[in-house]
Amino acid sequence: MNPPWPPRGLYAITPDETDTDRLLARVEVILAAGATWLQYRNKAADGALRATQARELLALCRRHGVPLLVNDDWRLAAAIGADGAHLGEDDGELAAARAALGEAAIIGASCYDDPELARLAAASGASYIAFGAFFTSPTKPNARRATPELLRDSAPLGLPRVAIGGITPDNARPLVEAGADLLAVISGVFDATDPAAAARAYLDCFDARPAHSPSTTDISTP
Ligand SMILES: Cc1ncc(COP(=O)(O)OP(=O)(O)O)c(N)n1
Ligand SMILES: Cc1nc(C(=O)O)sc1CCOP(=O)(O)O
Ligand SMILES: [Mg+2]
Repeated sequence: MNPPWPPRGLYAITPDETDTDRLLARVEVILAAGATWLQYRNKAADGALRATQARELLALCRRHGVPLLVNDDWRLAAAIGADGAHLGEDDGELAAARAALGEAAIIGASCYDDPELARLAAASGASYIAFGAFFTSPTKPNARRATPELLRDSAPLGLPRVAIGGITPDNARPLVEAGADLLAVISGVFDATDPAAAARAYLDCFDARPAHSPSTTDISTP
């Protein structure tokens, strides 16, 4: 029996780091500080390097009891036995990913600023829905912009809601108050002067909220 993966907290996403030892060292600090989930995202690596880094990160995540999701590439997630995948609008069919990864996998869907995409993702078997960008993102400056109402209004879908895009410890709290279950962050944590302190500051944003909103249940793997 694998542990349940709590859908509440800091969802750290890796930066485009091609030095694998450095990537692992940077991620280790953030997992040790209590990051809740990790997504492997690397737009600068080729396929071979991505496979190597994903495998190494999976071992690291296992040591910390944190689920690893692979961005863009559900086939890589399946090949290494990762806990899930994150799919955007150009990343293939969610149903195909679900069929390959199984019912227990965490499969997330980008919904940008579009409630209809969220509805479709839920109907297609997504494990969570992600909205963004809530603020100007240093990583993706041209990302579509989302508003907190999307988080509030999508509560009836009954899935964990992820907020992404330019989120810092200073601007995160209203998103949690609007219903964000997970704060997905790259630069705010990996580019921080003190990444461990930044990770803890994101987690502090959840203090005032009950562990589970009425519409959200744990995602568990059998
Ligand atoms: C949690 C989370 N939300 C959104 C994204 C963005 O996915 P996508 O639109 O496919 O863009 P890229 O990340 O592939 O550039 C994400 N990765 N994670
Ligand atoms: C990968 C990604 N997707 C976004 C979306 O809006 O869908 S914003 C984004 C970048 C997130 O990085 P940072 O925390 O540095 O802003
Ligand atoms: Mg993508």
